[in-house]
Order: sequence, then structure tokens, then C-alpha cells
Amino acid sequence: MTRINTPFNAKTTAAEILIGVDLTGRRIIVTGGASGIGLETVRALRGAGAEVTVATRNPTGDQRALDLSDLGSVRAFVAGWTGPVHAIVANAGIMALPTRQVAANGWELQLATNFLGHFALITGLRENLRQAGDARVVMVSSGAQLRAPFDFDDPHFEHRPYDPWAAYAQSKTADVLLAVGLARHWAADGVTANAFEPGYIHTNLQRHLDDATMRAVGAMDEEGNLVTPDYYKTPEQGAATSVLLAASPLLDGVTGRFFSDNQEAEVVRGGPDVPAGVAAWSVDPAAADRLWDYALTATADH
Ligand SMILES: NC(=O)c1ccc[n+]([C@@H]2O[C@H](COP(=O)([O-])OP(=O)(O)OC[C@H]3O[C@@H](n4cnc5c(N)ncnc54)[C@H](O)[C@@H]3O)[C@@H](O)[C@H]2O)c1
Repeated sequence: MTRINTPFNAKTTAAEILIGVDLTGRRIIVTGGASGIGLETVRALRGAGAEVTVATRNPTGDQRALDLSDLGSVRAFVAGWTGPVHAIVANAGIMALPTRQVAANGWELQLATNFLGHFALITGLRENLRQAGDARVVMVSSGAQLRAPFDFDDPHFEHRPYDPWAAYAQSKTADVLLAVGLARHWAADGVTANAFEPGYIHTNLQRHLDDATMRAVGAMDEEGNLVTPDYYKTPEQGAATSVLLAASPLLDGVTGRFFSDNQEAEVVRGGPDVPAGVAAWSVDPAAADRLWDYALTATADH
């Protein structure tokens, strides 16, 4: 398979990705589109003419209600949707909750929000995606997918000690595996699916991190001041790959791939010491199929 290259780099903004691209008539859903990277994704897509639905927990104005950790809320969103969907950007997420929290149905909250809720949303809208003819799914993953494979034996931390980063990491691995699974299962519907990691961006996502962790990720100095190292991105830059995968003609027909800094990433072995790339466990077709079956059963049962 040839690696996809684009003319863009790590600091390209979402608006720059779409220069010369006309998205008039394209209906796009962005989850968690009211803040951070999602907000800039929405702005850029609307700037290019797309009809964008912002799906968020606490809607205001023309936003739509969607709590991804609540399957009832996901089903209500799906039931309220009519007509085609040209792209879903699965952007909403929570990170590194300090203690184990669970959704109303008992699911570990990061897995529920970052992965299982998105799985239910995307599979619920299958017919609407099919209607579009050339729909795209974008899974917003993270460099954290390098830190842990999906734990099929104990996805909800019921039998092992809870670890905030292991929980976040496996949910972000699951997001990549979902893109691989969609590429494998829905190609005949014309649906393509890809995943990416946005890099480091100061957003609300870091609100659960203590000072030691903020220092470890390079976001705080010894005096406790927020800092922005050169490798950090602005939210406009962080949203660039989201927009590239959701709407750029450069990605026509591309599916089942993982991107970083607006280029296709290299497949590497996973591990906490591995700085970049996509972990082999995140794009493993057998794991993708196993996760697909797991998620179908899990979301059907609740
Ligand atoms: N900021 C970074 O450095 C970084 C790095 C890697 C990956 N990411 C990923 O980027 C995505 C966007 O995060 P961000 O950095 O813009 O942070 P953010 O906190 O600004 O955005 C996350 C959004 O998700 C929404 N959300 C959370 N729980 C939800 C639920 N149950 N239902 C519906 N919406 C819910 C939040 O309300 C918020 O709007 C996340 O998936 C995150 O994991 C971010």
C-alpha cells in the first residue's frame, strides 16, 4: 500500500486545508463541536460551505443534544436524523479521569464516551451514510494509542486496577480500530473511514491533569505557569487533519489509514517509549474484527 502524502505540514491550519474546496450541500456531524479542536473543525467546514451539525451535551442555539456516554441519548439523536450524512467527525472525548467513573449503564466512562458511544452513533446512522454515496467517517484518536492495546478481557477495568492513562489509551486505540473495521465492513456502502492524532493542543481536555502530569507533557513550567512548547499546536492547527480526512479531495477513496501532522503515519510497535507513529495493535485487522463484534454485542445489549 502506498503511503498517502499531502502538501501540508504540522502547522497547517484547518482553513488552509480547505482553500479552493467547495463543500456546499455536504451534511457533516461533528461531535463535541462546541469547544477546542471540534469548534475549529466546525468553523473551517462551515467556511467552505458545509452544512454542519454540532452534536454536544449541552446544546445552545442550533446545536443538537447528544451525550455519547448515554445510549438512550445516542438513539434519540439517530432517530431525529433524516436524510444523508456525508461525514461524521467523531471528535468528542474525555481524558485521564483521575478515578474510575462509570456511565449510567456501568461502562467505564472514557470507553463509553470516546469509543462505544461513537460506535452506536455511526452504526445507527449507517443507512444515512450509505445514502450519501461517498460518506466519510473521521475518528479523532490520539498519540495515546501507542500506550496500550485494547484489553478484550477487561475493557471496563472491573478486574484490574484502574489506570487513568491506560483507560484513555485503550479508548483511543479502539477509535483507530473502528476506522479499520469500518473500512473492512462498509466499503460496499461507499463509506471510507480514517483516524488521526491531532498532536498537543491546550484545550479543556487537560482539565483532569495534575501539575506533575502537566509538567510531564511539557505544558507547565516549574513555577506552575502554563507554557506552550514549539511542538504544541493551536486549535486551528489541531483541527487541520480532522478537516483533511472529513473533506479534502486528496483523501477521496482513502480508507482504513492513520494520520499524524497531515501525513499518513508509519506503523510502529506500540509502547510507552515509542514517540510517534501508529501502533501495530491499533491497525491490526484481526483486532478490528474482534472489536467490531464486541461493540456490536455491547451496544445491542444496553
Ligand atoms: N488537545 C489535545 O492535545 C489532544 C491530543 C490528542 C487527542 N485529542 C482528542 O481531540 C478530541 C477533542 O478534544 P479537545 O482537545 O478539543 O478537548 P475539548 O475538551 O475542548 O473537547 C472535547 C469535547 O467533547 C465533548 N464531550 C465530552 N464528553 C461528551 C459526551 N459524553 N457526549 C458528548 N460530548 C462530549 C466536550 O463537551 C467537548 O466539547 C478528543 O477526542 C481528544 O481525545 C486532543
